[in-house]
Amino acid sequence: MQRRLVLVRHGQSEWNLKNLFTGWKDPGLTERGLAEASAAGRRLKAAGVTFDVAFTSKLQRAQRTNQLILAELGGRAVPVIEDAALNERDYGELTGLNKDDARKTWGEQKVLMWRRSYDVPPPGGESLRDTVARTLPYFVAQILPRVLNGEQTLVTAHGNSLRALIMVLERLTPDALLQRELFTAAPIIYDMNADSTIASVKDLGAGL
Ligand SMILES: O=C(O)[C@@H](CO)OP(=O)(O)O
Repeated sequence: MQRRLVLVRHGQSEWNLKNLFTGWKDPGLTERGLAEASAAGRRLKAAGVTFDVAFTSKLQRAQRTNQLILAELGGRAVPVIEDAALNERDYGELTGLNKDDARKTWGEQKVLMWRRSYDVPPPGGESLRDTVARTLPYFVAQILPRVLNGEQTLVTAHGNSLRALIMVLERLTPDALLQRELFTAAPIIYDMNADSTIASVKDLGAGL
């Protein structure tokens, strides 16, 4: 039985382009982001991937990316399940600030710690640990059982909510996870064993 899980970060958003901390804000995709999402769908199609079910967040950049991927794949309609458990990490008071300006205000090290440490939350926001605590129970209860049951499953979400899942799937230590950057609209295909370990990982890469 094939137990396939595909993770995709949304295409470039308006706020990615402006270099702003985004978190729970809900900007749309740029023209480039739309094109990246369709290109991801075409790469999945070329790789022979099909889906039985798709999960996404409550934020439009992920939802739109998910729609465009499924549209490229064509075929029968795939049920889409949206849940805030897959939303991006909440950036608290940093939300809407320019990332370069934030570095000028607080210094390189502090901003790097807020962005990529495991358990230091940005002021008023979620640490990556908090994000794991939110996304993991949802993944275990709603997504993983379907994958193990043989449903080909797509999850289109966000840089940090997906990093939270990747940490668990790839059994990465928090330190190893910090090195792991996710590119926009780059599908990662996991084929899983029945015991939920990973049989193979294939990164289809980013780009148009
Ligand atoms: O702004 C954000 O919400 C995230 C993802 O784009 O950024 P970062 O890479 O700083 O975690």
